[in-house]
Amino acid sequence: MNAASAMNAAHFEGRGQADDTAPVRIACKDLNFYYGQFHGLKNVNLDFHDRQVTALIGPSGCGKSTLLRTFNRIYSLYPEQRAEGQILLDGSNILDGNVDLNDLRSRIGMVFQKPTPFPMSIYDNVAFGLRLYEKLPKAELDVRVEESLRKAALWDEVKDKLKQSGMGLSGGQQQRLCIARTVAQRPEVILFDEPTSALDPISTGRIEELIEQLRAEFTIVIVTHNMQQAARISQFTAFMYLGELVEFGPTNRIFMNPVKRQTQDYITGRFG
Ligand SMILES: Nc1ncnc2c1ncn2[C@@H]1O[C@H](COP(=O)(O)OP(=O)(O)OP(=O)(O)O)[C@@H](O)[C@H]1O
Repeated sequence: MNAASAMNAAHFEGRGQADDTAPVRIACKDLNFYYGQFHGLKNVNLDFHDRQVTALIGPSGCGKSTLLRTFNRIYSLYPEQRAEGQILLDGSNILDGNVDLNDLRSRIGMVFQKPTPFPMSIYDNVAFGLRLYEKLPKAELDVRVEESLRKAALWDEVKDKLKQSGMGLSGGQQQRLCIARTVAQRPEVILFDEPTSALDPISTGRIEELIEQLRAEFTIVIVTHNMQQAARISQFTAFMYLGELVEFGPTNRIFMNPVKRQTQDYITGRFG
């Protein structure tokens, strides 16, 4: 092992090994995406395994966020944007016209780059979707809110001020509140779009630890510009370039022994 490999190897300590025998939760089959005339994703074929963290990496504009956003069909809001091919969630194609988008978005939750708490109390932020879709009695709602805040590693910090505004929390706490709001829906998959790029290193570390904990229960896909972060927290990595999937595999293999020249160049900082 050379020095660079040894350095890379250090990043993988403490992180679970990739399990490619885990069931496939999301499968992209010949996925193409268009912004009007612009061909944003080109024939992407990619599987996401259950209870594994998959990182999407690649230079700016390569299509990472575009791919992530196809999974909960956010693009459906924009008439000129369209996806072709198949995205199978537990075997059913979510690109079918008759898919219930509210149901899809409760099964596939999303956490954005900038924390986006609603202008309401901490409790109400977490209860928001539950009130909308589940109509739980108050006692059950309390249990779900506490459970979600615990899973987001925020309960101890907010349990005495649940009625205070979510906007009054620090950036890192706001991001964990958004994670609690997502977890409250009991999704199968959580999408993270650069969830720590607006946070300081300590808050970033907490979110990374949290993602590792959430993996016990959820399938996770994360877009990140930070290659050390991808190496630290993911079991699988997909490298994209110009709308194409260039290389996919277990994170340690992609970082220590990339097969494709473009992947090598990117992870060694020669471009991007
Ligand atoms: N609304 C849009 N209309 C037209 N083109 C778009 C739109 N959004 C993104 N694109 C284009 O699609 C391509 C992929 O963009 P995308 O945001 O998915 O890249 P990315 O890899 O996530 O980039 P970054 O790392 O900078 O966030 C880029 O060329 C971008 O300019």
